Amino acid sequence: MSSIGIIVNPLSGNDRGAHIWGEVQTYLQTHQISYVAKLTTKAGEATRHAISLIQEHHVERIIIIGGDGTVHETAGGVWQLQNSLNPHPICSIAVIPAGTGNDFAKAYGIPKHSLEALEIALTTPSTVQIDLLHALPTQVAVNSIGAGFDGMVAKITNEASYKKFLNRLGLGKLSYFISILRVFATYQPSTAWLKVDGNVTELPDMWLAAVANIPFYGGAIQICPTASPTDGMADVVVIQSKGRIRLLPVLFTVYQGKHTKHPAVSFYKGKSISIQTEKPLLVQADGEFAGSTPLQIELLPAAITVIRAKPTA
Ligand SMILES: Nc1ncnc2c1ncn2[C@@H]1O[C@H](COP(=O)(O)OP(=O)(O)OP(=O)(O)O)[C@@H](O)[C@H]1O
Repeated sequence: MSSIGIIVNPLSGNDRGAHIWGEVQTYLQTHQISYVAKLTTKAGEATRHAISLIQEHHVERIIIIGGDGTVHETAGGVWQLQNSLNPHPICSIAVIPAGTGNDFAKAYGIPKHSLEALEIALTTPSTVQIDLLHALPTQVAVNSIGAGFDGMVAKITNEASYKKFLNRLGLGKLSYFISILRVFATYQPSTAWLKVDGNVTELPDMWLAAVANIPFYGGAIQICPTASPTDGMADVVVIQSKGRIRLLPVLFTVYQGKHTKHPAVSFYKGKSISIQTEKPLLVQADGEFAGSTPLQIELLPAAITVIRAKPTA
């Protein structure tokens, strides 16, 4: 088996990461599987851990125990090295989901049960090279980057005390739903200009513009049902509405991905996307706060390798 690095965010999912790490450690020691593990102690550290695991410990796979934020940071480190002047051998990533939303794990068929997820990470039933969303100048995202409503939802959820409380009850995904209702009550839409592969569209009354690499975010919200991390294209979903009340039906259908025919919703596909707005809007990248607009995103095709469950079809 290739050499194994492990990155653990012990605080993910309100300390679920630490609990799962205990189980994983016991399993690895019992089965005499060697590894190098690094635990995060602050935001941003998973990127540095990934770089160190590859450069200094020459690992060929990194198993992430954490949520989408930790996957985001780790993928950033792996991508940086693969794009450096002296590129390193391919290092694949696998996840044992320990966060709130765990959209990345869901996209690649990884089960919630930590030892089942570990088995996939160790045995590699299948791998896939996935596209990345490169938000210039330095960020890469694995799942999605969004501006406006969802930027605000990500910020409020990550700061909310109910996220911790609901995580403790195993109801973490509900925290995104509560935040959506909170932001819905106060959000003020604005005009934006979306450029997709050179074509500019003016978007009055824009609530949300999300660039998606996988179909869902926030745990269960099927924001962009046609998005695929292997098609070499980024999908963009835009929601516009003059009034709050008219937006309600969209919010109610978006969980099932049934909002796609609603006149307030439009979709685009492309490789180079920019979003300009009349006033700076909050931006989320893989559910973490990532600054504000303007945004310039380039699609990086087949940029990193992910260990996934055996595809069913
Ligand atoms: N020890 C730490 N202390 C504080 N923040 C940390 C620490 N380790 C990691 N982080 C930050 O926490 C963020 C969120 O982590 P992560 O996504 O793993 O868990 P989560 O927020 O519970 O899950 P989700 O993203 O699915 O909601 C990461 O982006 C990272 O920057």
